[in-house]
Order: sequence, then structure tokens, then C-alpha cells
Amino acid sequence: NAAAAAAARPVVLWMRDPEAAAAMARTRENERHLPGVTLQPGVRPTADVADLAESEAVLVVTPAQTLRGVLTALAPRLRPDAALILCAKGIERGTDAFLTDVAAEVAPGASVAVLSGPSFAADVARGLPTAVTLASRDGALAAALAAALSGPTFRVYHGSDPRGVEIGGAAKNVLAIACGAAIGRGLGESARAALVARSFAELMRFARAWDARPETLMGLSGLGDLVLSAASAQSRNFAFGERLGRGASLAEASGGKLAEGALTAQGLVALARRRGVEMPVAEAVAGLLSGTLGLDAAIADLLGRPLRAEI
Ligand SMILES: NC(=O)C1=CN([C@@H]2O[C@H](COP(=O)(O)OP(=O)(O)OC[C@H]3O[C@@H](n4cnc5c(N)ncnc54)[C@H](OP(=O)(O)O)[C@@H]3O)[C@@H](O)[C@H]2O)C=CC1
Ligand SMILES: O=C(CO)COP(=O)(O)O
Repeated sequence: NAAAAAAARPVVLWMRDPEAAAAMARTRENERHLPGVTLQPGVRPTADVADLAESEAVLVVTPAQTLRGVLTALAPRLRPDAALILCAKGIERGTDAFLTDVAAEVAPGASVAVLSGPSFAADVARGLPTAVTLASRDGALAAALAAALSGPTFRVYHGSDPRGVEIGGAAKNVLAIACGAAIGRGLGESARAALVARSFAELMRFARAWDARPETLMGLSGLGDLVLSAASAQSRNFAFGERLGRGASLAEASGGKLAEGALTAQGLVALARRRGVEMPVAEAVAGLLSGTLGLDAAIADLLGRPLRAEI
């Protein structure tokens, strides 16, 4: 919707469910995911992959754990020079792979970019002011895509550090669960602020160890997105943590909604360990989710860590 509004260019909205696509073409509304938002005139819903054959750029916006399957199905049907813009936030379960690496494996030769940053879909769709960042190793491509996608209220910055941008999106979801759990457990706003700051320190260490630029994490994907998800009950990851903090079971805590951090926590911790990065907050979340750590023990572990220099 934002892209169609920005440039008045035609946008093909491919979805897997033919009935949902037909309904959306008829009503011009996504009643299940974004009720009350009217599709821009240039958006054409379809369930036929062949309709993507002419697309110059493809935004892939399905959950992180579906990326491999979705790209495997789509890639052979796309233009060989189509840019793939990855919008999911996560690390692949089982392989612990970054999503850009999954894309490079499934669609070798494709130009891959990552779009991430603080942006609730409902805000973007309603035209509220939003800023995100889009990065590709090909900086000129990133700049061109950012210009094409930007509009009056949807500002797309660009960069050449896709690894940093994807780390920001994947990790903040895990860390937002910790903030939610602290609030749910009644630890207070000072504890939340402390967790945000210490989580950000973890993000920076992780980024450095995984060849990303630390300054990328000081931007929209990283600091910006962590602040959004850690501070807002609208965040599904925060809400998931908050319910855990109030004593809900893992099954109850998701509320049937996608909480990407719950699926990425183990992968994040595995990657951190592989490069010797200390991530106590992420470790606490992973321990909670795997059932090896109770909430009060996790809190005690974090508070009981040896005092050290902050920086
Ligand atoms: N929502 C948000 O505010 C933001 C989300 N993101 C990221 O975007 C990604 C998707 O999130 P979001 O859209 O909110 O998730 P939702 O669960 O709300 O929607 C997921 C969409 O992906 C579709 N889908 C799921 N599995 C498949 C599949 N195997 N093949 C094709 N389509 C599939 C679903 O189709 P169906 O309707 O048929 O189930 C649905 O349309 C996540 O990684 C999230 O972190 C990033 C920024 C903001
Ligand atoms: O990534 C998001 C906003 O930038 C959406 O956050 P949640 O997935 O936690 O709802």
C-alpha cells in the first residue's frame, strides 16, 4: 500500500490463499489482518505466482520461518534481475541462518536487500509517519529502492549494511520479550529502561562479532525498533513477554499471534555463543522459552551478575 501510494506504480499483492485474494480484490480491504484500511488503487491482489513475473522488486513479508519455503516457490518464477527485499525479522530455526543467507542459498544471483525498522503495519497502512531503513551490499540499489518506496509519511532511509539491519530486526524481538516479562512481573519502569539499555549493549556486541557495523544498530533497525517494541503493548513480542510475566503458559502467551522473538531466541543465543558474545538478556529469554529457567530464577540471574564497567 505504501509503495503504491508513494509512486503511483502498480503493485502485485501475491498471497497464498486464492479465496482471500479474491475477497480482497472485491472488497479492497484485508479484513483479517488490516480491517478498515482501503487498498490503494494500484494494488492488485492475486494468488497466482505467475503475476509476479514482471515485478522489478519483490517485498517478501511472510514470517521468518516461512522464508525458505516461500522463496523456493517464488524465485524460479521471478525476473532474474528482480530485487528481493526481505522484510521478515528473525533467524531461521534449525539452521541458525540469517535470512539474507537463506535468500542467497535459495535464490543465488538475486539482488538481496533488507527492509527493517520501527513500523507497526497498522501505522504504515493508516499513513501515520514511519521511518525505516533499507540496506543492500549494493548501496546504489538500496538508494534506488528506498527512493521508490518512500512517500510523504513513509520515509525509507538507505544503507549498505544488510547484516546490521537484519540483526537489529531479529534481535530486538527477543529482547522485547524480556522487557514485556519484566513489566508483566511488576518490576517497574526503571527495570524496563535498564533492560532496554543493557539489551542495546548486547545488540552492539553481537553486531560487532557478526561483521555488522555497530553504527547501523544505533539507527532505525536496532535502537529505533528496540525502543518501539520494548515500550509498546501493541508489540506482539512485548505482549507475549508480558503475558509470560503474569504467569501465562507459553501456549497462552502468544494469544494466537506471531511473536517472532519466541522462534528466534534459541538461534540468536546459538550464534552469540558461536562467536563468544555475552548476551545475558537473550540467554534469559531463551532459557524461559525452553523451560530450563523459571522467570524468578531468570531475574535473579540477571540481578546477580558480577558488577563490571558499563562500557
Ligand atoms: N506486523 C508488523 O507490524 C510488522 C511485521 N514485521 C515482520 O514481518 C513478518 C510478517 O509479519 P506479519 O505480517 O505481521 O505476520 P502475520 O502473521 O500478521 O501475517 C503473515 C502473512 O504471511 C502469510 N504467510 C504465512 N505463511 C505463509 C506461507 N508459507 N506462504 C505464503 N504466505 C504465508 C500469511 O498468510 P495468511 O493470511 O494466508 O495466513 C499472512 O498474510 C514478520 O517477520 C514480522 O516480524 C516487520 C515490521 C512490522
Ligand atoms: O517489528 C515490528 C515493529 O517494527 C512489529 O513488532 P511485533 O512483531 O513485536 O509486533
